[in-house]
Amino acid sequence: MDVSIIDISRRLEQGTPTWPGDTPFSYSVSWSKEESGSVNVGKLEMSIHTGTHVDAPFHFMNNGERIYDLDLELYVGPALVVDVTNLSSIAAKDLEQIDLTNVSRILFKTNSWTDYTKFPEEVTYIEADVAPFLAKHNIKLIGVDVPSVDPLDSKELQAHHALHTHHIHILEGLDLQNVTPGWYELMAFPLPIVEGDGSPVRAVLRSHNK
Ligand SMILES: N[C@@H](CC(=O)c1ccccc1NC=O)C(=O)O
Ligand SMILES: [Zn+2]
Ligand SMILES: [Zn+2]
Repeated sequence: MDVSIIDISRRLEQGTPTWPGDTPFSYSVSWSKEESGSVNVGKLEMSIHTGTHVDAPFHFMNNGERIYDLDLELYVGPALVVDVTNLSSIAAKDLEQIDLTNVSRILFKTNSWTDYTKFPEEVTYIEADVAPFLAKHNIKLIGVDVPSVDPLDSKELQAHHALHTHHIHILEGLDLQNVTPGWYELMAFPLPIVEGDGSPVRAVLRSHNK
């Protein structure tokens, strides 16, 4: 059996932190084996922006694409995990030293969300100049280990919009705590929620030789 898979997804359970005021995560058995005479049938209620998830452009633009419209190729393939711990924000100048040749997916390990049992107050965010910088290197997907690529109190969502303008897709809420920076194969498929503004994903990494 292949044991090289690293799960980089947050657990979904009662009490999993959500954006303040957002729908709590809930799983329950709506029809038990005793009731049905044959099976337990589960029911799920959650915000799409809880835990590890991808954003669709419709999340921040009324005329944006829905999750079902996005190309699945984005969510599988080589990805570079980059160490950006100890930065309060990530700007293009912080990335200049990194060799981004052949990188189309980049995952930022900020380590700025330390207590996973609570929604964070402040985390490392992405500056608007990162989007054009990454686009120049043909990067198509950015992933972060925090709930948002923007500051948590942002209403303008500058980074979301700048990334979208540069055709870069967004994966949020990763758990990169136990991941050594470097090359991996990423797999993080969204569910086919036809009208979705995003989707929870099961994100994993597999060892990869560039
Ligand atoms: N844009 C955020 C999510 C977000 O902003 C949000 C999610 C759920 C409930 C409220 C939110 N923002 C409120 O201002 C994201 O990064 O996906
Ligand atoms: Zn989101
Ligand atoms: Zn987002």
